Amino acid sequence: MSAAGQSSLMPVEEALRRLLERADATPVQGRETVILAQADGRVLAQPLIAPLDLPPWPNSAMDGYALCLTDWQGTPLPVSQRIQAGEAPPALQPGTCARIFTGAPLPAGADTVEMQENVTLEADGRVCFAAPLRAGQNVRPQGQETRVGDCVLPAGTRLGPIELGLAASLGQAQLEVCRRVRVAVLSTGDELVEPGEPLAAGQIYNSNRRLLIAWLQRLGCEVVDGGILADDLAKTRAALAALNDVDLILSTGGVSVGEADFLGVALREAGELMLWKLAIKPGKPLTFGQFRGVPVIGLPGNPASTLVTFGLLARPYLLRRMGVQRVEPLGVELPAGFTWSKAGQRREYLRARLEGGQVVPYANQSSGVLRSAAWAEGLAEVREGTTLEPGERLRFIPLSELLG
Ligand SMILES: Nc1nc2c(c(=O)[nH]1)N[C@H]1C(S)=C(S)[C@@H](COP(=O)(O)OP(=O)(O)OC[C@H]3O[C@@H](n4cnc5c(N)ncnc54)[C@H](O)[C@@H]3O)O[C@H]1N2
Ligand code: MOO
Ligand SMILES: [Mg+2]
Repeated sequence: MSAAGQSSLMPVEEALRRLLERADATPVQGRETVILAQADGRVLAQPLIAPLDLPPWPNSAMDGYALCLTDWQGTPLPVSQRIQAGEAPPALQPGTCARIFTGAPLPAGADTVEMQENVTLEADGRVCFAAPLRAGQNVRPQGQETRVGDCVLPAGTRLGPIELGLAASLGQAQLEVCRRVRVAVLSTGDELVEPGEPLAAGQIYNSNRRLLIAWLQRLGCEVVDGGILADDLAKTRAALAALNDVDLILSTGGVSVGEADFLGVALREAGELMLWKLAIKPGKPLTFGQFRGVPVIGLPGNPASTLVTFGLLARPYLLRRMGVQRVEPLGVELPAGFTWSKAGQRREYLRARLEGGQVVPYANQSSGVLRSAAWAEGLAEVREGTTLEPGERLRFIPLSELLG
């Protein structure tokens, strides 16, 4: 595709569509069984099928008295047994009721529970049921949550606290999950030094490496730290060639048109450049291709560009390669608390937060300013070709939706 001119910039949706298409064509192969304690953030490789009914037996939703409403004549009932959670009661004797507590199994023959607050006790201990009773009230029937054989979670579900709790409730000690995606992180730039080192003239600290490694780990990826790569074509080729055992090479920097930008050059030379130059701000020179068969995503080096393009493009791509179907953030429509007077040609993602229910952008939206994102609570999407007045609605994507 032509590199010249803003008019040839690819819309964000189209870029994402192509990335996901490639991800669908190259799912990571392999699965492993992990214990629940290690399954947070992983992706189910096969559906979770309920091996039991939940609850496994009818039980009481309240502390009170269980009776057989069908046979009840309206008279006070003697208490024939007392049932706590964890017990396995005998059948209810006809013409009696059972003292019962929340979570305890209903005895066979009982069909209804009355809360203890609604009954009175006779001097001889018999129970008077005063309020009108409804058959089945306060009973949690067997299988109300799941039935044996139900598909409770489909393959491709990303496991979080809720899914792990659900798997535990079904007695699963371990789950079969998709192998971790192996991602190599490369930071290109002669100017980069690692935190802890002294900073010489012309140098800056490498922030993208730490940001990406921490984020990838949250996504459940296995990270191969490729360190800092010099701005040199031969070294770039060699570094890409050496990383031949990963599922993705994720680099930052070196994708624009400068004379020290070699990542794109190496991919183009290899004849495998698939995406370059998107209608997105920040992040225009986002690059996608492959090098000798290994997929490569080149994120633009400016820290806010790295953040936005990783969150909106690389993250969905990685999740989809793990088999996750819904990979895009939902976002919410909220009123703008600012004026946007110049319709841009690129879709802008402003680092913004909510103030009084309105979206307010950080004052400095330079793509070099990572502090904007630390201040922000989300990305405010200003679509290409649009202007905004305060009160008009725009899409706000909470950072919390992207970071996990
Ligand atoms: N003539 C043009 N120049 C530029 C264009 C353009 O269209 N025409 N696009 C600009 C845009 S937009 C972006 S975004 C940047 C992208 O540049 P690169 O991806 O090639 O990145 P670098 O040039 O290597 O670095 C850009 C910037 O980011 C700093 N950086 C890089 N890596 C890190 C890191 N790991 N940690 C912290 N900071 C990093 C680097 O020092 C530069 O300041 O190109 C524009 N130029
Ligand atoms: O698109 Mo670049 O990321 O504006 O700075
Ligand atoms: Mg550059």
